[in-house]
Amino acid sequence: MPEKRKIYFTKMQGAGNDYVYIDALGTPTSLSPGTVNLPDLATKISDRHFGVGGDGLIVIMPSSSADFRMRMFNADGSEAQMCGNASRCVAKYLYDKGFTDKEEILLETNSGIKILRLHIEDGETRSVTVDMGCYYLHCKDIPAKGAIDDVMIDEPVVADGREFLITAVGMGNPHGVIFTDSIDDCLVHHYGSILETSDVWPEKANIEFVEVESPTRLKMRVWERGTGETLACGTGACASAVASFLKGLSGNEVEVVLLGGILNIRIDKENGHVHMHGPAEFVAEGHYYYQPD
Ligand SMILES: N[C@@H](CCC[C@H](N)C(=O)O)C(=O)O
Repeated sequence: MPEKRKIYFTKMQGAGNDYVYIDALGTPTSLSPGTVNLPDLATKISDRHFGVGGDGLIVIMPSSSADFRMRMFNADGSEAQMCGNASRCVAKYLYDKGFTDKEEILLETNSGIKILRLHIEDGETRSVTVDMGCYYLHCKDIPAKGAIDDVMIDEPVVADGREFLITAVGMGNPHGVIFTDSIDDCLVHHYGSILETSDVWPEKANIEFVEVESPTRLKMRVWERGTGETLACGTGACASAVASFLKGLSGNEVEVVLLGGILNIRIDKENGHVHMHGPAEFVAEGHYYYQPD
């Protein structure tokens, strides 16, 4: 059995979507990513009983094409392309800990470079707006297997004998948005978990259940690919806002009410860029005794 390793971490949350953050930026307590199996670390450190506990692992690294780079791993160890809530927390981490004095940070992710705009008060990051880039709808890009067309808008998909109308939206990662009159635990846990792994999604998907409360306010719960239900999903809130806007259920600016807080989403009608504004908070810091396999 290899020796246990001491891994320094910071725990952060954005609208209740909590991750364990590890920096690989070259400080004395930094991680050297090449020396660790990151999917294995993600699974173990995210465990809420035997680990630190969280919805997954975020690694903050240097970048050759942007100011910094973020890699994100779900609680099951799978690596995702993008995480909206984590991108805001990374902005706060970098600025508040003095890694940068920029109030606009370019962050490389597995789905391209995102622009993080920090809202600073008294030298501290209070909230962050992220330019999440353009949404996309083509099935081959998401990826999704639309039976009817090249895009999936309200396409019927059956899970455990019940039919759902799903709108597929790419926000760097794949999302299936379902509009409903009321959201309950059975919808999110039972049907969400079945739909995450439906044949419709070659790479699985995040499933959002959305109630339209008014043209400017959506209520949403999410079943996340690789993690299960979380208290918020930034890319999911963006995907829900896009689906709602395209279907004419809401305008291009909405607040999305999640179990863990509120995110404000604005879709730029000119260029399709989606802007997400929301909170980012430090929770705890320490070190974790990692036992590699
Ligand atoms: N919570 C996130 C999304 C995390 C990744 C997702 N589970 C996936 O596998 O695509 C967010 O805030 O966007």
